[in-house]
Amino acid sequence: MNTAPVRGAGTDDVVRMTKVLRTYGNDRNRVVALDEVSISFPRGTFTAVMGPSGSGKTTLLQCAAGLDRPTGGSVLLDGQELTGLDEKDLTRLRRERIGFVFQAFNLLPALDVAENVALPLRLAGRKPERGAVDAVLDRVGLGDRKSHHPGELSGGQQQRVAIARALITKPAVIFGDEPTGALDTRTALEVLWLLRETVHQGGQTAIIVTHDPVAASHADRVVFLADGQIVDEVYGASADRIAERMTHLGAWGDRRTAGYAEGAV
Ligand SMILES: Nc1ncnc2c1ncn2[C@@H]1O[C@H](COP(=O)(O)OP(=O)(O)OP(=O)(O)O)[C@@H](O)[C@H]1O
Repeated sequence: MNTAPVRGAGTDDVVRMTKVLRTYGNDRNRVVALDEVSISFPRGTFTAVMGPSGSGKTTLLQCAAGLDRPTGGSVLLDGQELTGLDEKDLTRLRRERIGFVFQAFNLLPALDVAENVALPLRLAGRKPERGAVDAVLDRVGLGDRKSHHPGELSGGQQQRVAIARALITKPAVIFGDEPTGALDTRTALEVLWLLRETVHQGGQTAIIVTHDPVAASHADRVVFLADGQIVDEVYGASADRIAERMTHLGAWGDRRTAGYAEGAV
């Protein structure tokens, strides 16, 4: 039995990572992207993952979501151990238990909004339940746009469609890699409020990676990574406090957090 202490571990964890190691390269040029990270994400919470460029944020998200395979350690998602699953079972688990929201929205331009939202169910060979697509589009405030195509929508609306698409399978967890990275400040706030609402009113669990302290301040908890290790976490922190923590991690070399320091965000 693995007895490593796990940050935030509780009785109802949607994701539990224990001593997760992810290395790239060979003995001569080995990069340790995740250095035996142990962390848990409780059900019904919103977590932001921050850290300097190259600190391992995307790797952590991808290992947690079964998109990348750790070199060592264990990842439990909704009670299911991911390490050791074959590609077919991992694909099925991702389709059924996980929602993704990406910086670039990743909608299919040839499909209308309703078809984009229903796509994860279709790919899983399931038909949407009657009214399910309408209900989820209403939830993201786009009930009147279902016949539009992505190209006819603003960036914020497209990201809300992507959130509806992530929610349609009623996933255990929604992962977002810079979900507000391509949006202006006001639109980013709308998307963050929507994510918060799906967590706090809908009982969803959300885990996002962001460089933006303002975005991170909408999460319940912010986890800080440096050099592949979790070095700190804060709960209910303001954007100023998060930015200050990032300063101590030497993150100002990054363009976007530097912008925050100059008051540009
Ligand atoms: N496919 C890969 N091959 C080799 N090294 C990789 C690969 N993917 C990531 N890395 C390395 O692993 C480390 C962590 O990368 P990761 O993308 O997780 O960082 P990040 O914190 O998300 O960075 P950023 O904020 O710049 O997106 C970096 O040193 C990176 O160069």
